[in-house]
This record gives sequence, structure tokens and C-alpha cells, in this order.
Amino acid sequence: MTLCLTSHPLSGEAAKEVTYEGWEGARALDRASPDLSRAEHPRDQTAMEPETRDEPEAGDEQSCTVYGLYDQDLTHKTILVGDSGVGKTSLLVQFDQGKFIPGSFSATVGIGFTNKVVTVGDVKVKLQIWDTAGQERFRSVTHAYYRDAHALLLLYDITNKSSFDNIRAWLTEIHEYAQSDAVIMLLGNKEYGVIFMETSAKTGVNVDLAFMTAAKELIGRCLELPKEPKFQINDIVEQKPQKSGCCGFT
Ligand SMILES: Nc1nc2c(ncn2[C@@H]2O[C@H](COP(=O)(O)OP(=O)(O)OP(=O)(O)O)[C@@H](O)[C@H]2O)c(=O)[nH]1
Repeated sequence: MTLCLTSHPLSGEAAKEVTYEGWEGARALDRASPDLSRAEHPRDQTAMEPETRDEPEAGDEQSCTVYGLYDQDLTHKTILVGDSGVGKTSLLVQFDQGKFIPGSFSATVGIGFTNKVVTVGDVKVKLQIWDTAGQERFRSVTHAYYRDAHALLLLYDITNKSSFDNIRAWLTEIHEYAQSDAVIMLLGNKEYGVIFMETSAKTGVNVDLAFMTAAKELIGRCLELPKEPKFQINDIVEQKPQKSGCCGFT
């Protein structure tokens, strides 16, 4: 179905022009959550009540296996969370449709999901991926979805310090509302146009890979012709004798 993510009626923001064919959760956001119905946003009637969901409730027993093999009929509820503007909707659109829709940002209101099947080796894993609104005022609504989440993908924007600073608070909420065995992933979204990697000097995670990547990049830069030369090579050749070696090292 097609969803046009609409903005908060009081915010004056433009409707989110993401026509997202994959969304299944576009139920009318026509009822207020207990928190949203009160003073701060008295006209905000946009939050979907979690009680309307068909998904399994907390305590529902779900076995992961059939005759000792992974049960491919199982659907894993996966939630994208994080500050408003970190790129949750964009990430899901990219994953689902393989495209990025740039443009002015307007915040998601409510919550919706799309289904995706991921192939891991010979196994098909069904993911039901929920995109949540990052704005503070929707927090009580999204909390209700944490408890039966199998995986929570917590995004921050690597170009936005406050979204990183808020990770601790997000994790506190996740640990409070989600199941203790849920998969939790931290994703640094957006880009500075530089190679990005997280490392741990303690555990050794990505330490070798970091230096290996730097070395590979050096080789790559030596061997590749610059895509957009800032100078005409003939100018240099005329002025200086050509150096030997790919990078000018002799
Ligand atoms: N350059 C760049 N921009 C991005 C990236 N991801 C998202 N954006 C932009 O960041 C803005 C916010 O992206 P959204 O995906 O709407 O953010 P969100 O986390 O869903 O925000 P809420 O709906 O308020 O929770 C938009 O203008 C996007 O185009 C990215 O990886 N790189």
C-alpha cells in the first residue's frame, strides 16, 4: 500500500513526501495515546494505539526451531529507533527500495512496518521492520512496541553530536522496555566522506581491519587515476622531471 507520512498537525511541517510502497503499518493515526492526549499537544490525535496490533504480545511463546532447524516461518519484529532526523525512515527506504530520497526533512508521525526477507546462507529470515517516530512526544507510543521486539536497531547521526550523546538514554529505555534477549545494534548513519569504522582496543574488534583498510586505501589511491584532477598533468610535467614510483616516493 501507499503511505504518505504526514506531519504533526500542529508543527506546520510539510507532509513527508516519502511515498513508501512497503509500509503496511499505515493505519490511520487517529487516536491519541494517553500521553499525547494531554496538555502539551492537545490536538495531536495522531498516535496509533499499540493495542490495535496483531503482533504477538509479551509472553507469547515462540520457538525458533522446527525439528532442530531454524523455523523459516518465524517473523522477527525489528524496530528502528533513535533521535528524530538520524535517518531511520531513509535507512528503511534504502533497504527496502534501494534508493535514497533527498530533500527537506519532515518528521515521521506514528509508526509503521514493512516486511522483508533476508537470506542468510541457505536460510530465509523474515523481518518485520518497524519505523518509529524519533520525536520525544511519541516516545510513550513507541515504548509499547519494544517489549515484543526481537531486534532493535538504534541509529545515531555521525554528523550530529547530540544524537550520539542521546544513545545512553535510548539504551536505558531499551533495557527497560525490551526483552532481555533482544538483539540490539548501534548504527552510525550518514557520512562525512571519510572511511568510518568503530574499533575496540580492549577486545581487538576491527583493529587489524582498520590498519588493513588504511593500507588498502593507500594502494588504491596510488593505482587509481584521480577522477577529477585539480590541475593539468602537462603543467607539472613541463615544470618538473617525472618522479619514479606510483606515489612519487623514490
Ligand atoms: N547525507 C545523508 N542524509 C541523510 C541520510 N539519512 C537520512 N538523511 C537525511 O536526514 C534527514 C532525516 O532523515 P529521516 O530518515 O527522515 O530521519 P528519521 O530518523 O526517520 O526522523 P524521524 O522520522 O523524525 O524519527 C532527511 O533530510 C534525509 O534525507 C544519510 O545517510 N546521508
